[in-house]
Amino acid sequence: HYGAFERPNGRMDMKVAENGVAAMASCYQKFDPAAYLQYNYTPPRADFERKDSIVPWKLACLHRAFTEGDVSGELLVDIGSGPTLYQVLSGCEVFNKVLLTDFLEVNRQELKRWLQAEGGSLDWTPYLQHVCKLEGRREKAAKLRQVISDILPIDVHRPQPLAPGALPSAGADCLVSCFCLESVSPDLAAFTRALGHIQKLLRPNGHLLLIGALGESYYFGGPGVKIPVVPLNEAQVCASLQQSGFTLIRLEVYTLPEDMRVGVDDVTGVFFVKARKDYGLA
Ligand SMILES: Nc1ncnc2c1ncn2[C@@H]1O[C@@H](CSCCNC[C@@H]2Cc3ccc([N+](=O)[O-])cc3CN2)[C@@H](O)[C@H]1O
Repeated sequence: HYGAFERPNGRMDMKVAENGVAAMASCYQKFDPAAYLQYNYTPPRADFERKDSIVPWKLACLHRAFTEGDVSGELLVDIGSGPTLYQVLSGCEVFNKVLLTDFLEVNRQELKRWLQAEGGSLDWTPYLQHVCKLEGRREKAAKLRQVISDILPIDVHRPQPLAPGALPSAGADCLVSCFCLESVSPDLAAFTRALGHIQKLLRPNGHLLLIGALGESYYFGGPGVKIPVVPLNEAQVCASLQQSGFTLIRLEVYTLPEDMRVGVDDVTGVFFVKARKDYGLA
């Protein structure tokens, strides 16, 4: 009789899972933040003059989610920030403290350079101006630099993705995560496990704002740096959220027009999820 983890296939499953995650980590050693920003955060995907451009759609989803009255608290944590800041442009007006996180030092450095007003690979001004217009504000950079209190290493495949003590014992009041989980998980099971790991970073009844790719099987993280992605559909996203202790509040989907398919990935759509950590469940 084997115990729970002595079964050969049980050990085999865990071994395969670890190998898949390790293989993914080695892909990321070649990630090139500047190239990645060029591929995804410049026109046409980031064209503020176009109603159907992807970035304005994402910013509108985040603006609505942060300002419709149910999201509040002290601490907002961005999971897998990459080299981008757009995820927290609306949230920085709602929370006193924002933590950015990423797996790679090169991305954390890219974010630090912007925070210390040392420039960076991309000019975020059009993004700040766009969100200021949505909010009827005139200024955002100073607020952003004031509330972003740290940029921490993270690994969503660990049961404890952040270093001990990184969060208050009650957890974060809100999590945001954009295009991270599906592009760091070798398969759907790993994606669901990672969702479960970040769910534990959240206080009960806290919110998760999750943006991700639908139907994506790879993307380029730099010239010739092809990174595998677990292709997801809406039903899988909803099932994974439910399995990892979230209650879905809203799901919105954007389908890429032809001219947004620029060869840097095979994304067919983008999902936006607003969810809540299940009421009082363990
Ligand atoms: N184990 C880990 N834990 C946490 N973060 C990790 C881990 N491993 C890597 N990371 C970290 O996660 C990564 C986040 S960037 C992942 C890129 N996601 C796919 C890309 C993005 C994108 C953007 C925009 C649009 N669009 O249509 O507009 C489409 C797409 C689809 N392609 C990267 O920062 C890495 O450093």
